[in-house]
Amino acid sequence: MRIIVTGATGFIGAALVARLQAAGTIMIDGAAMPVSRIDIAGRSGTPPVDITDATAVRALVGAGADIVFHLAAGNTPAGEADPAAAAAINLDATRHLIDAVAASGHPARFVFASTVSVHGGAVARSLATEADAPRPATTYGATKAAAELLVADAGRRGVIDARIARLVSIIDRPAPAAGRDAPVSTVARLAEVLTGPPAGRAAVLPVRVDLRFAIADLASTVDALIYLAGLPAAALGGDPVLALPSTPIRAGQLVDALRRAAGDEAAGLVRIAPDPAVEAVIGGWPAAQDWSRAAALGFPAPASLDDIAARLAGRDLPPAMRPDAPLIAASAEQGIARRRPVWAVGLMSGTSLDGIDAALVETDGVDIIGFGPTLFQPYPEALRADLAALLGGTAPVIAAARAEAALTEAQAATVTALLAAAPEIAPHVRLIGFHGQTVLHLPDEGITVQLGDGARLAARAGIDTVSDFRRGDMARGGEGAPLVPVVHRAMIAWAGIPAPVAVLNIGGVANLTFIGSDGGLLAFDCGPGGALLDDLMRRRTGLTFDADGGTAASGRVDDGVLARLMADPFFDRLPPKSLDRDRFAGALDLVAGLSLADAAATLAAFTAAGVARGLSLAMAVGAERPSRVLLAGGGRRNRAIAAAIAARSNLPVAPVDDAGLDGDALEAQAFAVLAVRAADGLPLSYPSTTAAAMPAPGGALHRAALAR
Ligand SMILES: Nc1ncnc2c1ncn2[C@@H]1O[C@H](COP(=O)(O)OP(=O)(O)OP(=O)(O)O)[C@@H](O)[C@H]1O
Ligand SMILES: CC(=O)N[C@H]1[C@@H]2OC[C@@H](O2)[C@@H](O)[C@@H]1O[C@H](C)C(=O)O
Repeated sequence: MRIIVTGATGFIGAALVARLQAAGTIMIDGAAMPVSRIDIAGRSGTPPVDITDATAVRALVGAGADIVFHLAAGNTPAGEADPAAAAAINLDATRHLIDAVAASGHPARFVFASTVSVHGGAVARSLATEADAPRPATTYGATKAAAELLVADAGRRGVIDARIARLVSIIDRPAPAAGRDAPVSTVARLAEVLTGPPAGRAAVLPVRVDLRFAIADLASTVDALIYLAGLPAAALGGDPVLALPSTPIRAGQLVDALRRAAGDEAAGLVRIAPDPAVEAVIGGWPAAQDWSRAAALGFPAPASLDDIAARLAGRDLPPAMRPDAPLIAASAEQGIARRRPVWAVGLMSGTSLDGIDAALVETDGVDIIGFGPTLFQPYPEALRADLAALLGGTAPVIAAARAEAALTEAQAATVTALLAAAPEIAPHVRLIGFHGQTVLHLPDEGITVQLGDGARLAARAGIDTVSDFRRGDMARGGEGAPLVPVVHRAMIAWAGIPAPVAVLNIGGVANLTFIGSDGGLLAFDCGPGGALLDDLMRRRTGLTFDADGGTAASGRVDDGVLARLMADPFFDRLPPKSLDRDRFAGALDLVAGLSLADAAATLAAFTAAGVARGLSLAMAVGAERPSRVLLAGGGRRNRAIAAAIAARSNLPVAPVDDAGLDGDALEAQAFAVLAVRAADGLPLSYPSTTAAAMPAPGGALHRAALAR
């Protein structure tokens, strides 16, 4: 294999050449091929080759090569200072290379190192996908975007075999050499936070701590470029643009990682002094790049920020001290002092307002020992209507108080009925987990309201009762939801389902839980569940729901309406995040002009599109690709929704019931476990499940009787 590398004396290029030389072979279409010759072009090579000069490039390419890695480029500050020079190196040199390869008559694999900063505009600060139109906010990004078009077009013409890699900020770069002529890159200024202090140098973090951007490490990026060169052309399916694997972080995590890797003293050497110019550049980039396509093609995840920081600090952290990947904390439960398992009742009345699910579970709060009987009791219609009238929060307090009393009495009756049906378990029940009815959920304001009088239920049932589960999390900056994910993990373990796996609950709202192979969790609400469809059916037919999705399955999806619904900024927000039941209530107006069947089909597709988006967001923030998605909640019975999810998600999808769990009672069972956790002071939520600042306790315990 003859390989040409431009930018070979630069930061990435030098590492790439060293890697190719050390390996001596390169995998091409699955076979190891010898690297017989590497020709390099770079500013300081011997001899230096100026690739902005067409003649020099033609001499370099000569009779042709098997692979061209085109890495030479200016950086962002250089582009702002001298746009003409940026165009010469980023654009003209690319054109010369394409022309020279075309002239050689041998369509080399042409790996072009592009950048996430081709994005900007609407996707600045949110998640960018390969499908988003480039809207660069810098000359560097603009010249790279233009070069991408030239490379792709040459690929289309067949004169090169085009492969375009979008790279992010490679954070493990050494400090720039003193006295160098080019402006210091924006990323090098960020990297100094990790490299300076361990060596005793003071460093400045030039941006605010909550600014988000994506990072990767040098080794994984070099490996990714080599892997991309070796993929069969067909693997890219005619679209040469690929977002490389990356990890989205907040700038402050650089300092956190430094502290864990090098200690408080090193972290004390960092001064946070936001520089508007640097903030403007990074703030114009997307906060994250969707690399699910790369993941599906087998590209591995980059090193975690903690591993990078530890390596730069000159030591590797012992496994026990290693916090998990930046966002997805393992939320481990080793070392927890177990209590004796108890039987608990869980009560869930979800956002769909259909009624009360009750379940018996034997658990120590960490593991599930076994499941007992379950029971569903629909709300009486009058109570349902009273609760529905409270949604939105504008009804008088007296109405809320009366509804709360009524729903508590109804749930007490459900407990009585459940225990009557399980006489052998009833005497052993120690606790009730009483979720109550969510009537308002405003995470941005730190407000969530679950109606349910725990004191009254404890007194009625004669069993200690935990209620008010969500405010402990919100008090610690969390979204207040979802809370079930930690129990999803226990259920998966109980059922012997191998991780990585995802659980999708389709209730009134839909929420996703990702359980990694190390037990790490990522969870969030991903969009509407069945509540919109229920509301549509009530409005138009008087029926309470679309049984088995029959109406939705008979209609046609209005793609225009669906696109407008999916344009909601919620779908670009990175997880964790949560939703109010009526967050997308405007959808009912948007489908008002459609026939009942088409409106139902479009709302079912909306639920599925939210799930698909959630799956790609999760991959983008580093969740492992689940081996399958297990469906829970009443909405799994809607076959229009289930089929659309299977069609859009590219993953095997199955009801949790197939894996031995109970998709109807699952949330009620979860609140039995959460009650035991609450009573024992175990966390209900984690930074990676609700964005709480720390693993958070929650729940209020109401005693049934005085302590003896
Ligand atoms: N047979 C069915 N066919 C279609 N949809 C169904 C069926 N049974 C239930 N659903 C839908 O499932 C949803 C309710 O599911 P579930 O009871 O799990 O939600 P919830 O617990 O009330 O809500 P959440 O999980 O958001 O708190 C409703 O939208 C309902 O219409
Ligand atoms: C505020 C609220 O009640 N949220 C519910 C709702 O319904 C589904 C989804 O949105 C989930 O986030 C949550 O419920 C489940 C039980 C949870 O907390 O895990």
